[in-house]
Amino acid sequence: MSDDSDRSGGRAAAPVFAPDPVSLAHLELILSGAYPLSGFMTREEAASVAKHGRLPDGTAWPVPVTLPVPDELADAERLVLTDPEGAPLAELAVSERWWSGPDPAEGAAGPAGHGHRLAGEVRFLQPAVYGALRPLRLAPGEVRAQRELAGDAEIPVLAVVADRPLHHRELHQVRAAAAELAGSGRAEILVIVDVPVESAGIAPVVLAAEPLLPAPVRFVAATLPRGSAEGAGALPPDRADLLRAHVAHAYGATLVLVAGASGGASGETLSGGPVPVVRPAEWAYDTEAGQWRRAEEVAPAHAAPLPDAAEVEELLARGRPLPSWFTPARVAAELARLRPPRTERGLTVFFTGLSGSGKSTIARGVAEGIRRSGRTLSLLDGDVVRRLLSAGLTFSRADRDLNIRRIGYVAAEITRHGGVAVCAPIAPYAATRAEVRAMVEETGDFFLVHVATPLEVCEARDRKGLYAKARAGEIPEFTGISDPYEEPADADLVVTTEDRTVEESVAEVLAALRAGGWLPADPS
Ligand SMILES: Nc1ncnc2c1ncn2[C@@H]1O[C@H](COP(=O)(O)OS(=O)(=O)O)[C@@H](OP(=O)(O)O)[C@H]1O
Ligand SMILES: Nc1ncnc2c1ncn2[C@@H]1O[C@H](COP(=O)(O)OP(=O)(O)O)[C@@H](O)[C@H]1O
Repeated sequence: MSDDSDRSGGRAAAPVFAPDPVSLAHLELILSGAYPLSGFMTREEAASVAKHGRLPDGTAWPVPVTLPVPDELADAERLVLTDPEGAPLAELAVSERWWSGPDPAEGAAGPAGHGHRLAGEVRFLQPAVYGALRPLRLAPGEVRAQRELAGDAEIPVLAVVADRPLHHRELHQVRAAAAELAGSGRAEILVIVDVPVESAGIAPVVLAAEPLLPAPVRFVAATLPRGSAEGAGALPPDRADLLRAHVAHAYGATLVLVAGASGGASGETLSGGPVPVVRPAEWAYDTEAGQWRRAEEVAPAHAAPLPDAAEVEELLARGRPLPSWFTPARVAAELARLRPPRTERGLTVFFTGLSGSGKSTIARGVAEGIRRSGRTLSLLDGDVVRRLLSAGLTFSRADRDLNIRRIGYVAAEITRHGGVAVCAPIAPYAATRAEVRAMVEETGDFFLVHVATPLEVCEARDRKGLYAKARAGEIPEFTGISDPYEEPADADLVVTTEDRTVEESVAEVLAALRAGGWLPADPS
């Protein structure tokens, strides 16, 4: 520690930082006592956990719990950690600053993320109030106290970590596992609803199953981190399950059931955690008997094929009912509320393409067609955006990104309220487009149209004379000439314009929206 930090004393001097969603999820679990950890890990701890699933002292722990920070905070002695809105949650006393990045000595198993990390103990400052489902976000200590009060402290607890709906199949799995655990006595079912911090997500759908489970049953909400800063993408399934076991253990679980688990063999027990994690036995709907049974008791010819998550999503998107043998009515009703049919769902139609490719022209026609179908619509026209929302921004990469993020933010809000946003910026960078897609898809649907007019055609059109100027060097950083355009690999529709009329291009987009279910099949 430097002298500076000793002298700074009060909290006001510590810089303030809002951690990324993964670190924030870790922080909440540390603060609630759901993790047996007191802070963020050092380099040695994170590397040991990543490689061996153990801390250097031998304690089993499945995932690195680290705090990535931006360059400007890399030297901090202390840090006030806040929620995304800036309200302080905890103070970090930094014990080690480290760099996570490729290190040849670590080999492939080494930390995969790049960047600065801060390690150290965290001290609770004030309870979190942001985000959704606060009343359900009980700390393990509170749950244990409730159990004591109800006189249920001694009965075994089957924990179910649910990040997806409990359909009939999962409910049978849970009831069977609870009955087995109870034996001749009683067992509590504790459903840990795993939802993102910001939104209630699937929670109402999971909660709808309450009357279908035998008492005593209890629901709590928690956010289990989806990935790790120290590894690319999602956590490996076993590590994620072990993390669930640790959290469930803190809540008093005797056994953890991963309902509807996709990875691993059914009936298998994962050891190495503080409590066993069981991947439940498979159940099937017997079409001949008209009832659910353990899969091994059902003749394969009579086992109804289960719709997978994508098929369920498509049925909901089309406003069709889920089969009643598959989903209990009350669960289906909540699902339909959460995922209304596409004709009622908010939508962002996002055009991308070179200057002069035809984005504005097609977007105008599409907007008119959507309006005629009766939907509420906002056209975020490129020029208007640049004049108002993004006034003063240049065409540097940073400013283009800011421009696109602003458009994305507004589009996501329109989408959240069930409207349609039609946007038509160049949006040359794939990463920024992906960010916007992710932002919008949290609140509704996103449809990316690549107006793939070749540069030569755009340049020949040169409606505004900009290409000529760009070629003459009078406009720097001009997309396609002196600045990049990254072709989308994730377009939902690619349109060409050099070989068809404006009307045909507009009709093509409207037809795709109709085919996808966003517009009524029969245009009025
Ligand atoms: N350097 C440079 N590069 C590209 N385009 C330029 C540039 N300078 C001005 N213009 C004019 O600005 C319009 C593009 O603005 P966007 O907001 O859509 O661009 S971006 O998405 O932020 O990259 C674009 O309009 P459209 O032709 O409608 O695409 C141009 O007319
Ligand atoms: N099939 C088509 N779709 C869209 N625009 C077309 C088509 N065929 C020719 N054009 C012409 O191309 C130009 C595209 O300009 P604009 O819509 O302003 O492009 P952008 O918004 O991508 O800069 C217009 O003059 C338009 O009339």
